[in-house]
Amino acid sequence: MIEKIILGTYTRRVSEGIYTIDLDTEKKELSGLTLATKEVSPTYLAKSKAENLYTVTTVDGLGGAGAYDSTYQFLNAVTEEGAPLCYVAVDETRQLVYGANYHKGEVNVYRILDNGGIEAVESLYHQEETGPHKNQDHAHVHYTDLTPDQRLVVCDLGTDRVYTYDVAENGKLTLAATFVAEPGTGPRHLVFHPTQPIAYLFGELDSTVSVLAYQENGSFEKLQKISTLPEDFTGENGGAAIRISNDGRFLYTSNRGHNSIAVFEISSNGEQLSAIQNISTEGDFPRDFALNSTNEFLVCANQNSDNLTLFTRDAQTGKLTLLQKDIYAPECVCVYFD
Ligand SMILES: O=C1O[C@H](COP(=O)(O)O)[C@@H](O)[C@H](O)[C@H]1O
Repeated sequence: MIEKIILGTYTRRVSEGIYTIDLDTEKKELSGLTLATKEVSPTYLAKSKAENLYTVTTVDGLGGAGAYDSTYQFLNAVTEEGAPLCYVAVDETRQLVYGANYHKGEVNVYRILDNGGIEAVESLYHQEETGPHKNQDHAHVHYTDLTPDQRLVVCDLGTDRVYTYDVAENGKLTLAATFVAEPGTGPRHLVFHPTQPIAYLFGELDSTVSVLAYQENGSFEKLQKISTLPEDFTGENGGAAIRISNDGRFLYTSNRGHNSIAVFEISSNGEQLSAIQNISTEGDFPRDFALNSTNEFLVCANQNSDNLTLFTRDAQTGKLTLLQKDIYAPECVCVYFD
């Protein structure tokens, strides 16, 4: 079987836009890198059930979000002065797109139009005090996505907070709860357990995963905090992507600097993580990775060394084994299974 992967990239050096590549699950290999469409630094992307694609974009020097149809025909873009987004997510129920703007520190909400295009409906900025790290000079929104109960959860690396918003049908946001992480955590991305009311928060700045209990009122409570790095590592590192297996038994995180994927076993109630493996990504700066539909394979993108790495995953032990490295993919920062 062939599974198509869409790759988001920076176009600062050699990349030209959005690419696709095929994962052949019988041959256990990646091949066929193809430029799907030219675009300026489409760093993150997500598709709707209607098969439209929403991506980070820059048009004539203005940053924002763009929409494409299933054949990569450009629909429209909503842009304004300043940097573009760094994360996008689709809300099928309300037909909205959520965007995180790291540099401007904004949460953005867009309405999906009948033709698949988008229009802006909401934008907000967090005023809370910021963390102690040099990268926490102001709010830096890094992640905007849905909770299992259809609220919006926002990770703000600058304020060391995770915000939960109730979302009206028209996209307007009302704050429901705020979780304050330890100073210098730098909340980047978060994943929910598939069956338990638990979330796993990846701190970019201190390379940790916080296990959080998710309550009915939208608040989070910390249960555990664990490093994604080996104890003897003393170099620079920035946490990047976090993914969970479909069965909720294993958690995966990427370390930019140590250039590895850390694997954790999750206790049956979801509340405890135990480190079980740390494996090289065979490249520099693993910005993103994703599991395929069956969770048998993991594809990792090394942003600075322009290569993808393919691992096979043992469903019983959760551990990864290298299958392929040095698969060329320019400046890749987003791995999305279509
Ligand atoms: O993880 C990171 O993300 C931020 C935001 O991405 P950007 O594409 O909007 O710049 C990035 O600036 C930072 O270098 C990186 O570590």
